[in-house]
Amino acid sequence: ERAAEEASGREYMRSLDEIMGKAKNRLSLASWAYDSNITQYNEDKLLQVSLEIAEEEKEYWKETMTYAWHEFYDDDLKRMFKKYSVLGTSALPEDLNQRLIQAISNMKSTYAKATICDFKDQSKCDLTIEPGVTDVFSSSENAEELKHTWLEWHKAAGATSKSNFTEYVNMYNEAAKLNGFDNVAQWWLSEYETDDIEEQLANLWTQVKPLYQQIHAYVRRHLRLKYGNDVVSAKGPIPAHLLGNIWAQTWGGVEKFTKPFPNKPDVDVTDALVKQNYTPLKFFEMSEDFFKSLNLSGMPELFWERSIIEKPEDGRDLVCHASAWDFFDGEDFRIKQCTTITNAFFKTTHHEMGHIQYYLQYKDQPIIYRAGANPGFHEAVGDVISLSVSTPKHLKLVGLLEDGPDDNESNINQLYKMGLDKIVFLPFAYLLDLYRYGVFRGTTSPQEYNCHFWQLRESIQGIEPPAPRSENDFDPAAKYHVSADVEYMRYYISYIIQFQFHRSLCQLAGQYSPGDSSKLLFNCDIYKSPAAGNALKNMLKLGSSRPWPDAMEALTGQRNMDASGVMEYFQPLYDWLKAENERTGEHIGWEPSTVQYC
Ligand SMILES: C=C(C[SeH])C(=O)N1CCC[C@H]1C(=O)O
Ligand SMILES: [Zn+2]
Repeated sequence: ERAAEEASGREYMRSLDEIMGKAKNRLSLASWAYDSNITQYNEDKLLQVSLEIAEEEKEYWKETMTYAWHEFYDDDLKRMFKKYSVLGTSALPEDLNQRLIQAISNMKSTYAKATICDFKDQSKCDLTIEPGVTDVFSSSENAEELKHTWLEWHKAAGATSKSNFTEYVNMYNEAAKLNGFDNVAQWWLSEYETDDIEEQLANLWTQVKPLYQQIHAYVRRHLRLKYGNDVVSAKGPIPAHLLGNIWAQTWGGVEKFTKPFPNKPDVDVTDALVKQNYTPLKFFEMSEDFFKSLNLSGMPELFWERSIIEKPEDGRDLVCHASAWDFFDGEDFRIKQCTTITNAFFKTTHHEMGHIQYYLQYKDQPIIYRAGANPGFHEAVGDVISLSVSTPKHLKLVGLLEDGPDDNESNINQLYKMGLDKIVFLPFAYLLDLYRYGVFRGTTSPQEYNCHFWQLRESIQGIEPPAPRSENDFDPAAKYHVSADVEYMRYYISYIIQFQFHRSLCQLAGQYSPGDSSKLLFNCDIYKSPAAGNALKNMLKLGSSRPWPDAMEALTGQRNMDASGVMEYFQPLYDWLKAENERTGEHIGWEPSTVQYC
């Protein structure tokens, strides 16, 4: 009896997976049409397709639930049924699902269309987030210009979306309950299939926080020296607008005037990229070359035909935020990004190409398994490649860096630049979803949305707003992922596990061995190593067919996430920062902010 039930369940799964593949292809195409050209027609079309597919999924879900899949012997078949048993937002009655979809597309379009006026030319009011606002934060050293731009962007893209966000929270929580979760926070966390995930995330932060406090103290000192004591205090949080990024999520924008050894050659290759006439296409071809050097896949023809790699100049509104797309037909994979020729975008290209490589490697899995082992894995693949690409050794190899000294001071400069990206990002990523967990759980009410956000920004990240804030503001929505309903703990996890992956791949490539000072982790480049590539491929091919510890073990031999990779990578910088902050008597950590934001 049970064997017969399992046999019919297996047959049902095969046919359901084929049907779901077609549905997801249709939904991806409608989403792509909207994100790449925000018009009323494309918005209406996306809503119509979404609601049609929701009804179709609801019907199939009822049939799925008629199977006694909990008793199945075949673990793989059980895993597929379990994943299909989570219907998602399609569980909502059609009118509530429509309100949820509308709230999200309203926030996305507000974010994409938001424009502010140029500080230097108040008649020029067409600055969007990319490239206008982003360029100001990566180049300006004028505190007033940075403050103006910060305040204008947070008004245009943040405050405007507060009511839509409240509607989104209410509808989304309704969907969570219909899927058997208490709230969306439990739903998002369930994606990690780890019952003590929140504790693990907190432990990771405990491990890396001392390292963050050291780089925070060092940067605060140099910003104080540059902007003065009345703008940057000696012991308080750092004002968010001075950190070289509109969200203060990475601080590479201040590297050029805060680096430890200013007289050493620059490790930022933006100038070289421009001087050597690099184009967006060249970025993608170089990234593809790196993946092929690892015996991984090149890009299919459709990728080059259908991707959007530069901001269209036909005046259309579009979502510029970089993204990689799987159209679930095994052939159509695309990237959409508004590339500019900068070091940052050189890395973003590898990040997005990492997503495409994952799609390519698991494209023969059942539809239900075409996802990362957990969402953090998907964000880590491209970054692992970037860790090799951004070594001076690799940059010299490809002619982007002159042959300069390979001494300790240059190494500290290089590690500092990486730290402004990788160490600094951890508290930001951690707090963004700590915040949203509180919102979904109701411990943060709409009346405290902004106040609780800044309490976390101060307590975890040690930064403060450039001016007083109130509940008329809604600063979280000024960040793309909050306006676009993209979960963010995936990036926090990625920035931890990518160093575990890097360490294992470097060992396989013969580029690193523990304790061997001639093969240090931060100088490892796995380029042209099929041994490393094959190990990475074996993990990527799994998709989400196995619980993520199995995938982690396949590549690293470990079954757990831990911060030992990131701590080992940055150890020389950590030692240097502690000595330097000791030498200058810099206060470590931060006292409460004096800025009014609650
Ligand atoms: C590049 C992407 C697309 Se998945 C991105 O959103 N990232 C990559 C780094 C962190 C996060 C961000 O920009 O906030
Ligand atoms: Zn990504």
